[in-house]
Amino acid sequence: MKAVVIGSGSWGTGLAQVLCDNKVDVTIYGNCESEINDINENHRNSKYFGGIQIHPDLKATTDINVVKGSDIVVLSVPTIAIESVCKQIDEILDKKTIIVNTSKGFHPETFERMSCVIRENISEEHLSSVVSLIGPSHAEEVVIRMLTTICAVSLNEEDAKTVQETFSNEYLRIYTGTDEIGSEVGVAVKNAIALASGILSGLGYGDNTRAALMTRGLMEMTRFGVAMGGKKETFMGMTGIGDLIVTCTSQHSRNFQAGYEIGKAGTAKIFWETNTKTVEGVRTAKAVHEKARELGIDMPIVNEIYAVLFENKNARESAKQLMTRDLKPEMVF
Ligand SMILES: NC(=O)C1=CN([C@@H]2O[C@H](COP(=O)(O)OP(=O)(O)OC[C@H]3O[C@@H](n4cnc5c(N)ncnc54)[C@H](OP(=O)(O)O)[C@@H]3O)[C@@H](O)[C@H]2O)C=CC1
Ligand SMILES: O=C(CO)COP(=O)(O)O
Repeated sequence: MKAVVIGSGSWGTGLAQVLCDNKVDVTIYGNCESEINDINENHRNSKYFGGIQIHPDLKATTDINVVKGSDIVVLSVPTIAIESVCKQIDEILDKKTIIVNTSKGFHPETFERMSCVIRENISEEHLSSVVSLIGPSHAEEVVIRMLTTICAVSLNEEDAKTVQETFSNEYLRIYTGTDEIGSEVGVAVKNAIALASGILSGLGYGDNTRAALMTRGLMEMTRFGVAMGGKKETFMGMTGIGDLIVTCTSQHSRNFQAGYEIGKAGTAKIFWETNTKTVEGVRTAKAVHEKARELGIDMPIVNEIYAVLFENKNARESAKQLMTRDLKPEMVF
C-alpha cells in the first residue's frame, strides 16, 4: 500500500503520522521547503506543533510526482485549494486511486461539496472513488495520539472499508458511513457555528449561551443538510453533533479562536485585516447563507454570522437580534 498526503499543514501531518504508525508507506507532499525540511531533518512541524516530536520515519517532499503509483492520496489542503490540487495530480496519477478528502467546506465559487469537486477534477481512469475522512478531530490532539474517532464516508463501501482499515489503530477509531451529503454538509456548517461560539465567548457570554447556540445550531445544520439531500440521523453522529461539539468547545479550533477575537473586538474588521490562518467557517457562512436564501431555508444563526463577517454588523447587536426576534414554539427541525 502506497499513500501520499497532499498538504504539510496541521491535518496533513497528523494523518500522515497515523499512517506511519500503521506501517503504511506514506510521504507528505508540501509546497513549503522549510516545512518539508523541518519534517525530514528535525522530525517536527514547528509551524503548527511547536516542539512536538513526530514519527522519525515520516518523510516529506516538495516533488508532486511522488503521487505516481499511489493506492491512496489524502487531500489535506484548505477547501479553496482542492480544485487546483486535483487538476495538478490528475496529470500525474497513473492508475485508479482512492482519493481521501479531509477538507471541510464548499467550493469557494460553485458552493459544491468537496466530493463533487474531486469527482469533477480527477478523471475516471485515475479515480477508484472519493472517501471523506471526517469527524471530530483536532490535529493537535491526533499528533500526540489522543483517543479520537472519525468516519470514512463514501458512496463506495469497499473503498470506505479500505480507508477504515488503513487508518484505524489503538488511538484512532474509524467508523464508516454512506451518507456523503449529510456528512459533508455537517462538517462544513459546524465551522460557521463554531465561529459564533467563539464570538459569544469573546462577548463575555457563558455556558448557557453556548448550550443554546449548539442546540439551535444543530437544528440549522440539520435543516440545511436535509434540504440538500442528507439524512436527518447523520446529524446525530460523528460528522454532525460530534464535530459540532469539538469545534464549538475546543481551544484548538481556529474557527472558535477567530470568533473569539471578533467577539472581543466587537466587529470582524481586525480579523479581516490580520488573519492568516485556515478559518473554513468564514467561506462556509457565505455559501450557506446564500444557498439557504435561494432555497428558502430558515437559518437565523448563520445569517447573523454572515452579517457580522460580511456586513460589518456589530457582534453584540447580532446576539441581541437572535434573542429578540419573534418568539416561537420549540421546533425540533
Ligand atoms: N487542523 C485540523 O485539526 C483539521 C483540519 N481539517 C480540515 O483540513 C483542511 C486542511 O486544513 P489544515 O491542515 O488544518 O490547514 P493548515 O492551514 O494547517 O494547512 C494547510 C496546508 O495546505 C497547504 N496548501 C495550501 N494550498 C496548497 C496547494 N495548492 N498545494 C499544496 N499545499 C497547499 C498549506 O501550505 P501554505 O501554508 O504554503 O499555503 C498548508 O501547509 C481544512 O479544510 C480543515 O477544515 C479537518 C479536520 C481536522
Ligand atoms: O475540523 C476540525 C476539528 O474537527 C478543526 O477545526 P478548526 O478548523 O476550527 O481548527
